[in-house]
Amino acid sequence: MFVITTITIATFAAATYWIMNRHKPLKHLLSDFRYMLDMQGAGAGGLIDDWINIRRNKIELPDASRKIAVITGGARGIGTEVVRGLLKANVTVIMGIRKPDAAKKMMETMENGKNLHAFSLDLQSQKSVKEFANCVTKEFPEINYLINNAGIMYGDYKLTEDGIESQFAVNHLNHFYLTHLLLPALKKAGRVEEPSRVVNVSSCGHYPGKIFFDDINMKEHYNTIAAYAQSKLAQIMTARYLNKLLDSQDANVKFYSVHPGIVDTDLFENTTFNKLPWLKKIFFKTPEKGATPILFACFNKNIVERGGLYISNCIEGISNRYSKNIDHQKKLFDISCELTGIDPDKFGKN
Ligand SMILES: NC(=O)c1ccc[n+]([C@@H]2O[C@H](COP(=O)([O-])OP(=O)(O)OC[C@H]3O[C@@H](n4cnc5c(N)ncnc54)[C@H](O)[C@@H]3O)[C@@H](O)[C@H]2O)c1
Repeated sequence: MFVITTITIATFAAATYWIMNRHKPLKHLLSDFRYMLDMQGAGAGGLIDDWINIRRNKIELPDASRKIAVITGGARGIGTEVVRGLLKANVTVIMGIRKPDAAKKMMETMENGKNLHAFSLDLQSQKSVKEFANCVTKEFPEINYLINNAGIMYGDYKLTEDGIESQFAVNHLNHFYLTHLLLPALKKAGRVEEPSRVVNVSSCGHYPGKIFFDDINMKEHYNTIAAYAQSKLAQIMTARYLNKLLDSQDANVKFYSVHPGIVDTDLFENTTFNKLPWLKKIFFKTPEKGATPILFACFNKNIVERGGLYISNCIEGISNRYSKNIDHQKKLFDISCELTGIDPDKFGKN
């Protein structure tokens, strides 16, 4: 009985899916279906992981006076709670946000809000990234933490003003560019015993991902889930590759990537969860809990020697096999340099 019911439901679901998408060529239809299932699997795995490791997801904030942090995003969602944690730890925080005025209330209401600064940053634009980096380094020539937090998920196909697919540009490429521009300041602040840290806020949603090296903008066939997975995978691969590169240059900068958990934020505005807010309230983490593994990546002393680590719930997370492939990492680094006009031989030496 159970088998018959399952087969009937599966057949019905597959037929409905086919009717809704019958204009697509079969190969695209099948790959879209696979991405949908794989992403649901990754999300369910993430939820289970959050529940299993609920007690591990905690951190004691140190006193980090005189330390400087730069965070992208921060006016809402997980970023706001990371900012709150950093300020509590007496860190001076610089937010890169599209509307700096939005930080005013945070400055007035948060503990140590006087240590919060905000500059304009639009990650859809390389020009804006450059202007932001210039403003920051002019006032703050040394930086201890860079938290590449801002992100977008799903939505229609869109190219940025630089001609890059928007999820790849916002989540990975323009953070890669920002990291390059802030590296001199990060290197200046880093010490052997206390290196500076770059934290890429990635996602368990990287799991079904691969890098479309021959068609990074996915022009041939756009699947928004595959594009999100590609961008989040790229952040993990970049943390691993840059950690090795900067180690080889004896720089005191470490790189980490973090899955914050499945968190109740506006990131889901392009998904069905947006219509089911109560479901998010019941099953998802709070933004405060989502900020915890990011603060862990900034402050935990035991991971100093473990640069390149992928963290989930304040322990080592499981990233997909693709992210560990060194040839793929190098190829992604080269293509990211090319798309941002950086000479790969000079990366980290500025
Ligand atoms: N919420 C989750 O369940 C979840 C799970 C895994 C990973 N993440 C990652 O966590 C990070 C934070 O997401 P969140 O859940 O707080 O979502 P959110 O939508 O609440 O916050 C995203 C932030 O990014 C900023 N942003 C978006 N586009 C930008 C642009 N062009 N320029 C500058 N800033 C821009 C937004 O203004 C906002 O502050 C993202 O990188 C996301 O991929 C979230």
